[in-house]
Amino acid sequence: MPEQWKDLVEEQKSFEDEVIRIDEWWKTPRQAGIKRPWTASTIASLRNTVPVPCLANASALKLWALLHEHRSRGTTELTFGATDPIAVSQMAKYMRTVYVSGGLSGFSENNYPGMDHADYPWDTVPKVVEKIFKSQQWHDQRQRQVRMQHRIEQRARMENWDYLMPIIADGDMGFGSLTATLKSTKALVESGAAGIHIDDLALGLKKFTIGQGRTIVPTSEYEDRVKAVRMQLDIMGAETLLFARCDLDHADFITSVIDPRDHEYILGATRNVKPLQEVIDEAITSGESPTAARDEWLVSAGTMTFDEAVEEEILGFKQQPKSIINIQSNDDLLNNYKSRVGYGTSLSQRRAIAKELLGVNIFFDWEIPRSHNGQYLYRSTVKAIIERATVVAPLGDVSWARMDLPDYNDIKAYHETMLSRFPSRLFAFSWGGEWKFPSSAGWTAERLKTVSQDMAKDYGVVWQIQPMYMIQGVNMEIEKSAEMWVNEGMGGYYEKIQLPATQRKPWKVDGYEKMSWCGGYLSDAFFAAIAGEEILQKK
Ligand SMILES: C[C@](O)(C(=O)O)[C@H](CC(=O)O)C(=O)O
Repeated sequence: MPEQWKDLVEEQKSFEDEVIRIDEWWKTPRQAGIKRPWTASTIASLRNTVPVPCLANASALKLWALLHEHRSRGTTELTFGATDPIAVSQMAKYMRTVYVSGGLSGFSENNYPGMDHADYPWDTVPKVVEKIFKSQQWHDQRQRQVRMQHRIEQRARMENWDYLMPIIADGDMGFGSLTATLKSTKALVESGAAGIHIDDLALGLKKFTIGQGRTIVPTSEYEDRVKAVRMQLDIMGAETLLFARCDLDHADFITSVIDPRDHEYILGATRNVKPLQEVIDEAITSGESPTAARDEWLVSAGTMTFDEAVEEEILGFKQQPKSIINIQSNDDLLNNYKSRVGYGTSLSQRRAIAKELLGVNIFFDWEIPRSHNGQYLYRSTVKAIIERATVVAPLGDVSWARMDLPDYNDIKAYHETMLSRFPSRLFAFSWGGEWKFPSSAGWTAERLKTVSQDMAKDYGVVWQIQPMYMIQGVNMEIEKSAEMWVNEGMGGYYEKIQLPATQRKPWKVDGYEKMSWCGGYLSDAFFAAIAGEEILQKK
C-alpha cells in the first residue's frame, strides 16, 4: 500500500471510530431521550480531528442527575439569578444551582448597561458564566486545602460547601443567525454552562419597557434555533442541558407568516380599511396620539383571526347557504369548519374550506395591520405555547413556558397537556418581580407559599427561578448598610455587621477576617509549598 494510502485509511478509520463513539454516547441514559434529525456521521464530520475536552460536562451531568432526582421525588430546585461570584459563593450554602440572567448581565456586566432588551454584546453572558465557573473552582480549591489540614473527625465539624453548583445560562434568542447561535452555544459551554436556555423571541425586538411589543419568530425559526443549540452540543460532545423556552405568552407580534403552523393565531383586518401604519403616520403628522389612533383602528378594522372571521360570518347567516344541503344549523356548519381545520392548516387552505362551506369569500387581510417594523399581529394562547413546546421537546431536555402575570389555569393547562404528551418531562419556570398576583387569576398569599412545591409535585417543574428580581433584596441590604454607615459610622458597623456576622451560628458569615473564604490560607499554602515545606500537617 502506498504511504499516502496508509494515512487515508487511518483517517477513514478514525472517522468511523468517532461515528461509533457518538452513536454509543447517544445511547447513554443522559442522551437517550433526545431525538435528533441528524446522524452520527454528520456530527462526526463536523468535529475536530482531536476532540477538545468539554469542561462543563461534570457539572452538566450533575445537573442532569439533580433534576431527575427532583423529578422522582416530586421536589424542586429553587435558585435565583446572580452575576457576582461573591454572591454565588454565599448562595452555595442553600442552593445547588445558579442562574446567569441575561437581563442582569446586560444591566451590570458591560460598559453600556440598559434594560433587558438582549441588546448587550453576544458574549456578555458567556463571560459572566466563565467568571462564576472559575470562581467556583477557586472556592472549591481553597476550601479543600483548609479541610485537608485537618483529621477526618475534625473535618466532620468544618464547613464543607458544594461550591461547584451547575450554572444555567441565558442564551436568549441565540444572538443572530444560526451561526451566531452555534457560536454563542459554544462560548457558553466553553465557559462552563451546565444548562442553556434558548427562546423564540425576535432578534432585536425584545422589549419590556412598554405594555405592547413582545415579538416572536415563526415556529420553524424557533425549531431551527433549538436544533442549532443541540447540534453545537453534539459537535462538542457536551452534556450541557438544553432548556427549550417558549416566550409566546402575551406576545403581540410575529415576524413572519411563513409557517402555516402559526396561521391560526395571526390577526387580520376583516374590513377593507386603510393600512394601520398609514393611519399612525397621519396621526403623528397631525399631532394626534398614535396610540389612540392605533386602538381606534384595531376596532374599526374588525381585527381578529381568520377562524373568528369564519365564525362571525356563520353566526351572521340568517339562513343556510344553498350549497349546503345536508347541514342543519349554523352550529353544524361551524363544527364542520372546525373539524376540517387544525394544527398546520394554512390560511389559504382555511380560506378554501370556508369558501366551500359558506359559498362566500371571507374578507381577511393580515397585511394591512402590519407594524412599523413589518411584524404581523398575533394572538397568544396557551394552546399555541403547547404546540411550540411540543415541536421542540424531542430536541431539548427541559421545557419552559415563560409567563408573565401568570394565570394559574394557564400554568395548569400547559403542564397537564405537556405531561400527557411527554409523561416524564422536566419543566422549568421563572417567577417575576413585583407581580401583582391577582386573586382573580387563582393567586392568594397562602397559594404562593406552597405553589413551587405543588408545581414540582403535580407537574414536574423541577427548576424554578427568580431570574433577576432578587437584586431587590441585595439592593435592600446595601441600602440599609449605606444608611447605617453614613449615620452611625464604625459604631454601626461593629454592632450591626461585625458582631452578628462573627457570632452567627453554626457558621460565621464569610468576610475578609475569615482567612479561609478570602483565600488567605491557600496563599500561605502556596508560599509554604514553594519554600519546600510539607504543607499537609494535620492539626
Ligand atoms: C430570564 C430573563 O431572560 C433574564 O434575563 O433574566 C428575563 C427575566 C424577566 O424579564 O423576567 C426574561 O424572562 O426574559
